[in-house]
Amino acid sequence: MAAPPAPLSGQDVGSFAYLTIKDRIPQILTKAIDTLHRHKSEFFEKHGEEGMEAEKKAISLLSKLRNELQTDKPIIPLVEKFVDTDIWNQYLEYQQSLLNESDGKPRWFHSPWLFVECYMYRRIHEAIIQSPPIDDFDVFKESKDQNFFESQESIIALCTHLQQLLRAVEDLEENQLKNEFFKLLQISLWGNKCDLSLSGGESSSQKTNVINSLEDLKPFILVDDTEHLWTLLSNCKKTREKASVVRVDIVLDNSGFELVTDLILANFLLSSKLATEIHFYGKTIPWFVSDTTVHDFNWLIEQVKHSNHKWVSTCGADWESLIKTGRWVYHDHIFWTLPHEYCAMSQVAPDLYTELQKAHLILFKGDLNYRKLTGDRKWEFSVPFHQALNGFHPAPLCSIRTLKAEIQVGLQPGQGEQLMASEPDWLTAGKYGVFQYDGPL
Ligand SMILES: O=P(O)(O)OC[C@@]1(O)O[C@H](CO)[C@@H](O)[C@@H]1O
Ligand SMILES: [Mn+2]
Repeated sequence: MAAPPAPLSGQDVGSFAYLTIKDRIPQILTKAIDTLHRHKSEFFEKHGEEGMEAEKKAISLLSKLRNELQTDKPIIPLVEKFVDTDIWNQYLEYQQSLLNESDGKPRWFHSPWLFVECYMYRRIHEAIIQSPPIDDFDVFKESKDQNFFESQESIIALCTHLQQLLRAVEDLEENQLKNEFFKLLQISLWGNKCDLSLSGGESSSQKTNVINSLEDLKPFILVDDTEHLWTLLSNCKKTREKASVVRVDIVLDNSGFELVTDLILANFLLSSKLATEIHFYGKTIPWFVSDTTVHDFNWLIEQVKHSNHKWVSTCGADWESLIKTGRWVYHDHIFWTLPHEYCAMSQVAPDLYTELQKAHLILFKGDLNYRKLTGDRKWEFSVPFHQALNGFHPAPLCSIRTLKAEIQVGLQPGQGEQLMASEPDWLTAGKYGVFQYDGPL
C-alpha cells in the first residue's frame, strides 16, 4: 500500500492550518494571558505575594511562547518534569529525524499542524506547572463554565426531552426506538459545533433548541453511517446473555453543552438497553480551550444535579448514581494529550489500546479526534475511512464530527469537489458533519 500523504502544515500559506497558527493560536494565547491578569487579585488573596509572583512568571512564559510562535522560532524541548515530558521530547526528536539538513529544526510554520498545535497547548500547561502555587490553574475554565451557563435554555430542553423519553422507552416499538437513538446521535453531533478553539475562545454556546432544528440540519450530514450503529447495538441487545456486558466507549471532546449532549446519549443507551456500560475518556490537562477534563466532567454533573429545574436536576442525580454504581466509568490517559496519530496508539499506549478493544463500539467526538484518526493528512476526499485509519482498529468505531479542518475522507466520488465549488469554507466552518463508521458491516 502506498505511503500515506503528507500532513497538513503551516507551509501551505493561506490554508486553515496556516491561518490557525498565524492568527487563532496567538489569539488563544493572548486570551490565556488576559485570564491570568484578571485573576491577579484572586491569586493574591489565596497565596499572597507568592501568588503575584507566580502570575507574573506564568504570563512571562506564555508571552515568550507567543513570541516563539509569531517569529517561527525552532520548537524547543519541554523542560519541566511531568508524566509525559520524555514522550513529548522523544516525539520532537522524531520530528527532527524527518527533516533533512536544509530544513533545520522543527518549526511552527514548517512542522505538521497537528504536532505544533498540540505542542502549543502542552507548553501552556508547562508554563502553569512551572508557576507554583498557581500550578493547578486552568486558564480555559472560565470560558468552559461560561459555555455551560449560556446554554442553559438548550440544556433544559434536552433534559426535559430525555426524561419524557425515559418514561416512554419501555413501550417504544423497535422503529420508534431507532428514531429516538438517531435523534440523540444528531444532537450529540451538532453539540460539537460548540467549540471554543475554533472560535478562538470567543463564546460558542448553544442558544437555540437544537431538537427543533434536526430536520433542517440533515442535509448537512455528509456521511451518515448511523444505520450501522443501530444494527450493531440492536444485535448486541438481542443476542446478549442476561448478565453479559455491552460496552460503548465515548472519547469525549468539548465540555459545556457538547458534554451534556454526550451524557444524554449515554443515559439513553443504558435506559434503552442498547448498552449496559459506558466508558468515557477525557483529557488529563486543559486542552484545545474547551476539551473536557475530569474536573469539568465532575463539575458539570454537580451543576446539573443542583439545577433548580426539575428535569435537569433529575438528570444530574441519575448521572451521579451511574458513576457511583460503575455503570459509567471515566478514564484518564495521557495519550489523548500527546501529538500522536491514533494509528500509533498500539505502540505508544498499548494499555489504552487494550482497554479500547474491550468496547463493542467506540464513539470519537469532534474534529481533533477525526484529525488524529486520519493522521491529519492530505487524503483525497474519496479515500475510504478504513484506509485513512492506517491500521487503527481497536473495535468498531464511529467518528461523530463537525468539519473544522481541511481533511475529510470517505466521500462519494465528486462530492468533495462539488462542495468546494459551492461553499469554499465547507471543511472548516463547522456547518457540515459526519457519522463515519469503521467496523464489520
Ligand atoms: O475537536 P473539536 O473541539 O471539534 O475542534 C478542534 C478545533 O477547534 O481545533 C482545531 C483548530 O484549532 C481544529 O481541529 C478544530 O477547529
Ligand atoms: Mn475540542
